[in-house]
Amino acid sequence: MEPRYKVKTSSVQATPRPASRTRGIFSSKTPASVVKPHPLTSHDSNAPDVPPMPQPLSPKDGGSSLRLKIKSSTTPEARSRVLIKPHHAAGRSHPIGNHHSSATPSMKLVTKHAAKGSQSFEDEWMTAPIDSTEIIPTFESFEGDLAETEAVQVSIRVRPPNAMEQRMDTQCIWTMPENDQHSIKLAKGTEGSREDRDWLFDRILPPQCQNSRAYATSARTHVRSAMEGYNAVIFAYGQTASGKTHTLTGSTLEPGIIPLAISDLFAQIRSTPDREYLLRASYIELYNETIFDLLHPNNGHELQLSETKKGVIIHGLTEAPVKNEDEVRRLLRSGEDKRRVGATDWNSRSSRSHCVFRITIESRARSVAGDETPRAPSRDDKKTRISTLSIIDLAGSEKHTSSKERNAEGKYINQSLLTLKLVISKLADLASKRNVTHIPYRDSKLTRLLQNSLSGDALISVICTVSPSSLNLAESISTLAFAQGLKRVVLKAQKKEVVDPHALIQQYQEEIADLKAQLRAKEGGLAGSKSEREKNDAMETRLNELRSLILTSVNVKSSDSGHPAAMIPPSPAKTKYPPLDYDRSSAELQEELHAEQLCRAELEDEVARLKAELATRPLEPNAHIIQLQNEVCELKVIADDYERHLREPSRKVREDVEKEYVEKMRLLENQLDSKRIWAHRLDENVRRLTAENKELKTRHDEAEAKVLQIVEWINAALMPGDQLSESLSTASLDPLVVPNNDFAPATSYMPKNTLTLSASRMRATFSQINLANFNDKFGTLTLGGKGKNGLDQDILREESHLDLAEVASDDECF
Ligand SMILES: Nc1ncnc2c1ncn2[C@@H]1O[C@H](COP(=O)(O)OP(=O)(O)OP(=O)(O)O)[C@@H](O)[C@H]1O
Repeated sequence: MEPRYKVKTSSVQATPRPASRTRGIFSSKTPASVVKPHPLTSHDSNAPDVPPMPQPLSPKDGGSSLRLKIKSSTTPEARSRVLIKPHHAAGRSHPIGNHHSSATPSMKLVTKHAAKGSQSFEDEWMTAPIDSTEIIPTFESFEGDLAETEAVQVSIRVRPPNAMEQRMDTQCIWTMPENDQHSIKLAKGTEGSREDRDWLFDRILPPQCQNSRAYATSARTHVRSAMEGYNAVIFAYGQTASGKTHTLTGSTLEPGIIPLAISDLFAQIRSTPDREYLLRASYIELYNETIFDLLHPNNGHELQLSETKKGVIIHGLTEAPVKNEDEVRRLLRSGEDKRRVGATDWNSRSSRSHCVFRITIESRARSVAGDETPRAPSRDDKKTRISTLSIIDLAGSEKHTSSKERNAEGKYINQSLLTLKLVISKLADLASKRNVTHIPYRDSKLTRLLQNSLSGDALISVICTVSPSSLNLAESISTLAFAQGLKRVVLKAQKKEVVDPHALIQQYQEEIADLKAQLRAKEGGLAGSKSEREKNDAMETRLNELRSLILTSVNVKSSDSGHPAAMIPPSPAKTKYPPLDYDRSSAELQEELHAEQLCRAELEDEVARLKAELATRPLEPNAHIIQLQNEVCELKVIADDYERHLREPSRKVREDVEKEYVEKMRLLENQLDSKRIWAHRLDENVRRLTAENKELKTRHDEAEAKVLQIVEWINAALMPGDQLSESLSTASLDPLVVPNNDFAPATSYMPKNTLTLSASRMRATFSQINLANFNDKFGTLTLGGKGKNGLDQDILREESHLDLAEVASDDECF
């Protein structure tokens, strides 16, 4: 969506700049003496320097050197808020490929204001569909994108939650307003940070965004600029497992920026008939501060860096000339296989090294078939554009891992990333005109590799990847801070278009011309000796090989691998310049041209007729549609109203029922509690009464036995005197054992003689009393008496009875 706020297009000025003498680390070095192209050619980057451009390029002389000037008084923060967007001027007449006349970039400065009423993604952040028109990049949309800018283009990509985060059901901590693709903010209430600012970048890529969209928004312009002669660097930065490799390499189903860029490069060649190209690929890995050549036939081939006046260069780097997409992909795959990846605590396939994939692009003007006007080669025809496109997958910063080896690697990774951060911060300070004495490029190989580009030699696009989870909050904020620093770095990239006799494409062309001349000279003569024939064959083979390396719109075929990027529709330029058969005569071509012109005239008539018909069409149907639309709107309002009213009573009933239910529940819970207390007390009483009953029963049995004994004892005592001594001597009266008993004698155990004495006393006593009274007395004794604890049993019973009555009275209130 176009940002609504556009300001001051008038501030865009064309400012010619002098040619830069700085050379990209990988760039513009062509071997001084390359005789044979080999699929894997090793070039020494110490070849002579590219001569400076004779004149500064300006829009006037056809160069695309329009500069976007930001006033020096502008603060770094304000600079970082200035976003640069390609502006597709309507009604452009130049075709793609007509670079000399049309490459002047057309740009608008847009400034970012906080979007009012912006909606946050909230729940839709994982599921919202993306605009399908953005999936496949179209060539129309490339037009006018090329530009030099002074700012690094920075995009933030938030990856979708991974399996672990999904299991933990964590919410995305970032809000990305749907109507503003430039701002990202920490969601309100995120724990662990008080960060409340709107982070502003060139592009925010939300979790549901696909790689094709990431390419279209964050890499395509840079790839195209590389084809136009600018050095371009695209790199991904972010903590481990945040999606850098996914963004750059991708998968078979979702190819990343590297495969999409390769397709785009070749598609661009196919649609540019007026230039010829030579492409070379290289692939290096920086592992534990050692640089390895991933395209070298020997595994683990180390490379050395050296610093010259012209910049940092790599010695002996393998640069493989490539003829088509499939060849580049094969090279990439073989390099990928050698790349060091390992399982860490966070990523099962974590990149353990920084990797740089680079394509060197040389191109020259070429006469288009059909252009029959003979003309002397101009100075422009001899100019070669030399540029590089570097795509860098940085290893991710990481915490301590459980593996010793991973920790050692992690130390190097973190150290190099720290240096990168420091360098960026110094460069940002420099851009803000602060006093910077030293930029620590030399502190790590990574910054040495990037030195030429970071010091302004290249257009840079950085994709910073962040996790959506609060578990990685600190790392994500650190990534955003790094990205903000990047926005303050100022670049000075220049288009490199030079007359360079050492350019490989120039050397190849010269060799082709030489071989052609030699073969033509031999055409008329006899076959000659066998060795001569063999020599001729070798020359022809070499000629064909060289021809196949010089890529043109005619000999570059689209990939047959079925890659999604190969499905990019042919550009209008391609349709305009279909592949030509150079052997056709000019008469034939003129005839065809005439037929085409007739056909075109007919079509133009048809278009004019249809336009006229359209203009005369009555407008009633439109009025009718508008009326129907109004009716639909009214009905919708009525329906909404009905729905609201219908919903209202049911809500009230529900609230009442809920209230009643809650009240009832509370009452029942109270009753249940009281019942529980009652049951508990009842239990206790039952237990106590059971124990008492048991004790009473024992006492009752004992008392009964004693009563029997006493009766026996009394009977014996009441016997006549003559029978008494016999009876007493024979009777086996047990001594009375009545401890603490009412009717017991003074002592518990009475010996027989004591009993005898007592018997005589009893006889005297009982002779005077009424036996019936005695029995009554015994009855009372049996029922009454003191309990074990000195308590009156009847009283006890009464008390128990009271307890129960008390509980029962409690219960009555239920
Ligand atoms: N945008 C995305 N869409 C879908 N899956 C993603 C996305 N980003 C990352 N992933 C998945 O998350 C996992 C980790 O991603 P990736 O390997 O790209 O991380 P990385 O930043 O390169 O990690 P490291 O620095 O450890 O190499 C992979 O399984 C990848 O497929």
